[in-house]
Amino acid sequence: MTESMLELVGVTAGYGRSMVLHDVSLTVASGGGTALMGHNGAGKTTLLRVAVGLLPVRSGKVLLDGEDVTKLRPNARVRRGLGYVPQGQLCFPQMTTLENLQLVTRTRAEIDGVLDTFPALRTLLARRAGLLSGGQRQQLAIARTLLTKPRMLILDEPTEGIQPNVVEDIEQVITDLTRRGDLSVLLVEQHVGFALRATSDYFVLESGRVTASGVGGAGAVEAVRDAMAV
Ligand SMILES: Nc1ncnc2c1ncn2[C@@H]1O[C@H](COP(=O)(O)OP(=O)(O)OP(=O)(O)O)[C@@H](O)[C@H]1O
Repeated sequence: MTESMLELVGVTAGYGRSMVLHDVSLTVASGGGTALMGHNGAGKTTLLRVAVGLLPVRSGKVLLDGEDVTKLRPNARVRRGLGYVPQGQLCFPQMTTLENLQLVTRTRAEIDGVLDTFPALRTLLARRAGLLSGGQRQQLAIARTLLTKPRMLILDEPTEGIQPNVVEDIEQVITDLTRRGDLSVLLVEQHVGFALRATSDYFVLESGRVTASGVGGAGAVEAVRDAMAV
């Protein structure tokens, strides 16, 4: 294991001729949690797509556990331990909760293991995923990705569109994941307070450029808000 689990080095990338990310460098420490914040349209999802391999770089590099994966397709990166939970609580709505999980593994012990992290899903195993609440679907989406046993987990706005009464549950699960130590987490999040509590360091992206970065925690809230106010 290297010191950094995920590293973007001088990445420029975008769609067609319009570049969204400009010379972006970002590091997620091994076993650590890193928050990525910034306004809507700043390029956060674009950065995640580059990290996962869904969008090619125009220039720069992506390293996973020290290995250059810039040219590797998403499935090859997943095999090397990358897990990605995109925005929008994606799951297969016509399938039950259990069937969604069984798409990754049919080993009951593994499913049981992940249900320990998401006890709320235990009572919902027979329910069609399309009938779950947004918060439950988000838990299912994270649980399904965890079943792939990632070493590097990427979460895109996991609390977006979740009812306020379950946001705290999701926040707790994510905070626990970032503290596990055997998992590195990159968290894109609009809620600055939660993002900084759940992680140990942060990056702020504005107009496709890193405008601030540092050690997280409650002390960083002001610095991040200042950086985002510009
Ligand atoms: N598929 C696409 N084709 C062309 N332009 C795109 C595409 N996806 C995103 N963009 C543009 O790239 C820019 C950055 O978008 P991106 O979704 O990465 O931002 P974001 O910081 O994740 O925002 P949000 O918080 O709203 O998800 C925006 O100007 C957006 O319009």
